[in-house]
Amino acid sequence: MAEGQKQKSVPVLPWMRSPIDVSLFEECPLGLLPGLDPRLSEALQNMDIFALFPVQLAVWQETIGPGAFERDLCVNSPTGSGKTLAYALPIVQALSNRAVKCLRALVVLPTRDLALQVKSVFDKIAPAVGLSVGLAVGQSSVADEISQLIKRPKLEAGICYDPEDFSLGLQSSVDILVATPGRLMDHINGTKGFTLEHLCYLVVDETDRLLREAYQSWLPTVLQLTRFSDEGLFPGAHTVRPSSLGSLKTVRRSGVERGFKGKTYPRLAKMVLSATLTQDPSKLAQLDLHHPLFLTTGKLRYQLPGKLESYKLICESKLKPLYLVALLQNLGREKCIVFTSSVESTHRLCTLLNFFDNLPFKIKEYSGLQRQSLRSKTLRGFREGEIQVLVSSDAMTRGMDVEGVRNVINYDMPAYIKTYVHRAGRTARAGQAGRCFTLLRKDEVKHFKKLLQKADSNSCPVYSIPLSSTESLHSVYTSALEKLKETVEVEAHRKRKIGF
Ligand SMILES: Nc1ncnc2c1ncn2[C@@H]1O[C@H](COP(=O)(O)OP(=O)(O)OP(=O)(O)O)[C@@H](O)[C@H]1O
Repeated sequence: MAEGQKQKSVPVLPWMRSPIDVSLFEECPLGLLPGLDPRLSEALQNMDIFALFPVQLAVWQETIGPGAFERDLCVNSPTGSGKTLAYALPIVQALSNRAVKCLRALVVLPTRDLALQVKSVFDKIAPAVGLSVGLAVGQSSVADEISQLIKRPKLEAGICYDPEDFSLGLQSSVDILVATPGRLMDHINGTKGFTLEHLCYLVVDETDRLLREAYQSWLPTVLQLTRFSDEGLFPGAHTVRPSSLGSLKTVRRSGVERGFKGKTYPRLAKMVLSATLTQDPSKLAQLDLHHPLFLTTGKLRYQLPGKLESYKLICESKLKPLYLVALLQNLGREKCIVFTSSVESTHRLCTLLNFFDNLPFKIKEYSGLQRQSLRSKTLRGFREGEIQVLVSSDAMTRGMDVEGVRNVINYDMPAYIKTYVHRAGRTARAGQAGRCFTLLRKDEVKHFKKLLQKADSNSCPVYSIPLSSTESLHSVYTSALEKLKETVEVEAHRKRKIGF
C-alpha cells in the first residue's frame, strides 16, 4: 500500500458491509424524540442532558422507533460518543410499562469499576419509571449481593415452611442487572431464585474485550439459559404468565415465522457495543445474533474523537521520565492519565515519579496488580480531583469516563491502533476537547505514523519540550532513580520472603 493511503478494510460478514452510518445523524433535542416517556425526559434533564447524541438517536430508532428491537444491534462508535445511554435509555423505556418485577435486562461489562459506572447511569433514569437496578460484581459479599438481588417471600407466623418449597417463591428484586462475568456465573450457579428465564435484553458492552473473556463459559451459559423453551405446554399462551407453582414463567416457543426458524420466541434482543468492534466472524458467531444490524460511524474502522489533538514527543529511552515530568509540569494541574505497557512498569513509573520532590500534583497508580478496594479508592480520588495524575496499565481504563480528563500520555507507544483508540479516548469525550501525547524513540516514529493512519489521524505534530526544562530536572532525577533502586530491592526481598 502506498505511503499515506488510507486503509479501508472490507468486513467479511455481508451484513457488516451495509451499515447504518451514525455520522449522518444529528443530535436530537429530547422534545423531538418520538415516544420518549416524559418521566425519562425529566430524568435526563436532571443529568444536564437536553439532546440525544447521534449514536443514541440511531439506536433509539432501531429499538423504540420503527426498528422495534426486531434485529440485534452491533454498534461501533467512537470513545465518549455516549454508547452507555444509547442502550440504557431504550431498555428503560421498553421496560417502563412492565407489570411484574423480574430480571429482564442484563448488561455485562469486563471490569468492576466499569460496571459501577454503567450502573450509575441506569440509576439516574430507571427509578423515574419505577424500575430497580442491581449490581453483581463482587464488591460486597455474596450474601449481601443476594439480599439485594433476590426477594424472599414474607413468612407468616405459625406456619411451618419446607425450605425447598420456600425457595420456589423467591423473586427478583431487580429489573435490570449490571454484572461482570465472574459474579454473574456465581449467581447463575449458586443463587437460589436467580434466573435468566425472563430475560428480554442482553447488552455486551466492550464486546471485543468480553469475547476474549471465556470465564466459566459465561456467554454460552447465558445464551443457553435464555433459549429455554416450554414448547407445547401453553400453546398460544401469553409470554409471561404465572406458573402452576405461583411464580412467574416465561414461555419461549420455537419460532416458526420467517427469520425465526430454529430460534425461540420471544427471543432475547441483544446489543453489542465497542469503540473498536471486532469484525471477526468466528468471534461474532459466539453471540448467536439475530439478523444483526451494524451501526458504525464514518467509513473507517477506527475513529478518534472529533476534538482530540494528537502529539508526539521524541526522546531517548533513558530520558523518558525526564520528558514525562517536564510535560506534566507544562500541563499544570489538569487531570491526566499516563499509560504504560505493563502492570510492572506502571508500578515502577509511579514509584519513580513520586520520588521527584515538590511536584505540584498528586500521582497514583491504577493497575491490575492492586487490590480492587485500593483501585476503587484511587479512582474515586481521581474523579473527585484529589488526584491529578493516574499512572495506569491498559486493561484497567477501557470505557472509563472521568470528567475533566484533559490529557492522556502514552509513556510507552501502544502496539496496536485499538489500544491507541481506547487510551486516547479517556479524553475528548462527549464532544469536549482533549490531547493525547505519545513519547517515542526515534526508531518508533515510522511505525507510530503507520499505526495512526489506521484511524486516519495523519496530523500528529511534534510537541517540543525546551532543553532547559529537562536539564533542570537532572539532579532530582538521579536521586529519584537511586531511591527507586532501593525500593525495588526492598520489594523484591519482601516478595521472596512471602514466597510470592
Ligand atoms: N446526550 C448526551 N448529552 C450530553 N452528555 C452526554 C450525552 N450522552 C452521554 N453523555 C456523556 O458523555 C460521556 C461519554 O459517554 P459514555 O461513557 O457512554 O461513552 P462511550 O461511547 O461508552 O465511551 P467508551 O467507548 O470510552 O466506553 C459521559 O460523561 C456521559 O455522561
